Amino acid sequence: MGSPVHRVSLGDTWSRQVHPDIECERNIQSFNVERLTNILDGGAENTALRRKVESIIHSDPKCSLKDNYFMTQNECYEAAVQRKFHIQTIAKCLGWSENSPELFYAYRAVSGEVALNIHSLFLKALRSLGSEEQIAKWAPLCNNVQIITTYAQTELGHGTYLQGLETEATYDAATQEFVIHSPTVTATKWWPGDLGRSATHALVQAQLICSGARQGMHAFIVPIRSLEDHTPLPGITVGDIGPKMGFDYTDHGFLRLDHVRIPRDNMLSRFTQVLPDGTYLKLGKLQINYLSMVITRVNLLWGEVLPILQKACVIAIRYSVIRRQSCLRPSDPEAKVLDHQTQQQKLFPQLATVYAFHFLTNNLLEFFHSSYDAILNRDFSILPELHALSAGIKAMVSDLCSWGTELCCKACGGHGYSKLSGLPSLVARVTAACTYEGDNTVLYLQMARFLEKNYLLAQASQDSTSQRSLPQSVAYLTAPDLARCPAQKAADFLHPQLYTTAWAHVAARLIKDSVHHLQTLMQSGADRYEAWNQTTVMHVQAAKAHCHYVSVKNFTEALDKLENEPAIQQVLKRLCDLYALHGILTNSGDFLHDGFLSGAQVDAVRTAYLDLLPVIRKDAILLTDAFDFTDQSLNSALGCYDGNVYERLFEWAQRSPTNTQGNPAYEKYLRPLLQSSRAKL
Ligand SMILES: CCCCCCCCCCCCCCCC(=O)SCCNC(=O)CCNC(=O)[C@H](O)C(C)(C)COP(=O)(O)OP(=O)(O)OC[C@H]1O[C@@H](n2cnc3c(N)ncnc32)[C@H](O)[C@@H]1OP(=O)(O)O
Ligand SMILES: Cc1cc2nc3c(=O)[nH]c(=O)nc-3n(C[C@H](O)[C@H](O)[C@H](O)COP(=O)(O)OP(=O)(O)OC[C@H]3O[C@@H](n4cnc5c(N)ncnc54)[C@H](O)[C@@H]3O)c2cc1C
Repeated sequence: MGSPVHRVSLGDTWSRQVHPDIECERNIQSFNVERLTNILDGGAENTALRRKVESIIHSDPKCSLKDNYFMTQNECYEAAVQRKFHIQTIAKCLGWSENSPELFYAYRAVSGEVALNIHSLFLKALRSLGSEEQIAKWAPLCNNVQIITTYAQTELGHGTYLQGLETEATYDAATQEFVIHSPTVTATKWWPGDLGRSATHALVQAQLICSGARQGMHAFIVPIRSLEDHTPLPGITVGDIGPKMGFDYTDHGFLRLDHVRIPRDNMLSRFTQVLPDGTYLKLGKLQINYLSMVITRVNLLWGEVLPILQKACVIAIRYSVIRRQSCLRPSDPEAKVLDHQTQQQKLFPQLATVYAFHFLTNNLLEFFHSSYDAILNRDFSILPELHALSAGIKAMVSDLCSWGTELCCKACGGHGYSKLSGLPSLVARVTAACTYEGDNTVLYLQMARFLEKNYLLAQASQDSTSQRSLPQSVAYLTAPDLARCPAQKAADFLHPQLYTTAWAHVAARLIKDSVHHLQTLMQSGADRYEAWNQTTVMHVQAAKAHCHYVSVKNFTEALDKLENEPAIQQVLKRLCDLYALHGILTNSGDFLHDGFLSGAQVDAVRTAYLDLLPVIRKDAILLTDAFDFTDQSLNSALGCYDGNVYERLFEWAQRSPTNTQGNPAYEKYLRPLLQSSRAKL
């Protein structure tokens, strides 16, 4: 039926028979889907390269995800190690290097379901916190997989409060070694990925103690398993933490260290150093040792979190044009569920969010790349803004991607709840992103602290004659503010300038209110710490509004850059409008609170929003096709490109081992039960 082969399952008998209910959705193209794919990929050459890599990976059966849903935790882990091994072998043959786009695309093709992912976190920590000599020593060992590494920071007792970590690294000047020790049960490292069964070396974050003084959290490379036979080294107790909500393919582990000695050179020392005699040297603040978390937060959004909501949208929206329930009028045939307004109201805001976050996370990555070299060269001036943005945006993106993925799952009714839809695994996986790499509430509060400081700076500069320029992301705090929204009718709300200004107004007001409330409490006698805790709910609300403002503004700026692509610009503009207006409606209390919007204006927002739904409906399938996920990487019976949902669901269910393995419960319990009651019949 003329469908591009790269998008269709290989080997399925129905592959080339595209279901007419989805085919007709693709007949009228209001924009060029391939061109949008190129834009999302960052250029046509990237699309071509990605497809080339995908065809290599998908032609290797050892990289297949096909039987994943029927595997035990052990089997998932083994299959993930096998995939990692094969991708590594392919990469070596074809010369794909660490951080190459080819490797990134290879992991995308297998949906990131490979073992040894934390190896890349270790490398990022090494490159940011290690000296040039340490990088030269350890990076090649990692890249050639001569060692397998993990990032061991979180402990049983503490994940968030890093100053509370209990693992100790005590410097012994006599031998020029550090003694790494877990003094209590709560000091046990808990959760590091790839630690349970795979890692040979751990980057252990521990409290440095030298010359009797505690210097806070520092990073140490600690060998934990023998390179000969993989047994734990002396002083090491290591293992797997057991069943989890998801991530069956990763061996999250625990680690206890009993006075393990490592050489002085194993403390990462780009910014902090211990000299042979035990003298401690530090550049900048202690929190520079948290730099690797900033890097991981930024990279995870792009590589791990965003693709999950993209896939959930693809699956739920494709399924919603195949699934038919109820007639919209008694005389009509049953309607596609996507034609119910409420279904559009569930799914299109998620689609809009995914596009908003594509541009947002892309922009955050660019900001990170433009500042990273300066930070490594010890210019820390940009770090507070980078830390705040990476923390706040990580929290917002993972929160909303998690929320949206769950909604997509529920929007597929009963079949969404089947693992074969692909959605439950996506939900379980993205939920973890709200916690790992920093609990989201805690990260919003980091952003709030930055907002408080800059609000006070803005106030101080307004009160004095000398204007101080604020970091670019908070510059709006000094801009003139409108007290009332000027919109008079629904169509006025389709102006990016208008809704961006509305979001700026609400964010600025919530920041002002939270800071003023904090100050009022302090003026009435509370100390700063008590006052802060009593206002954290308000601070989180302000940080969320600020992040929302940043994402809306960023989306509108991304649209401006598409002026040479008018058709795509138009279709994305509708998503941008929907994203901004959906945000206003779900937070309407904040806009009504000080009279910025009137009740009548909120009604107009709703009208504009509801009017957008049927317009976006026409392009919905094409907007999901543009992500260009292969069927193999989607691994969903509901979401395949050809729309043959029911045949695939039936066929996949036959593969369940429960259908072929006999039923021991029948022999043990059901038969005796049935037979004892039969006697009475
Ligand atoms: C990579 C590619 C992957 C590809 C695809 C792989 C797929 C793979 C699948 C999943 C993989 C999961 C991988 C999970 C891996 C973990 O989960 S590793 C563990 C992560 N753990 C965390 O994130 C812990 C969260 N906690 C924290 O970040 C900190 O402890 C907190 C919350 C910031 C508080 O720290 P604190 O020392 O009490 O600091 P605090 O007093 O709040 O702040 C002091 C100052 O430092 C500043 N500061 C705080 N943090 C920072 C920072 N990070 N930077 C700069 N300044 C900072 C503050 O702004 C503040 O500045 P001022 O206001 O004084 O100017
Ligand atoms: C799948 C997964 C993978 C992981 N991988 C790794 C890894 O590779 N390496 C590693 O080191 N760690 C890893 N972790 C651990 C992870 O980083 C921590 O779980 C995370 O940082 C949260 O810390 P916590 O568990 O101590 O939560 P807690 O801080 O105990 O959070 C519990 C509750 O307390 C609240 N809270 C805590 N502090 C504050 C505060 N200051 N203000 C307000 N509220 C607060 C939180 O909001 C939350 O509601 C992983 C975790 C998961 C789930």
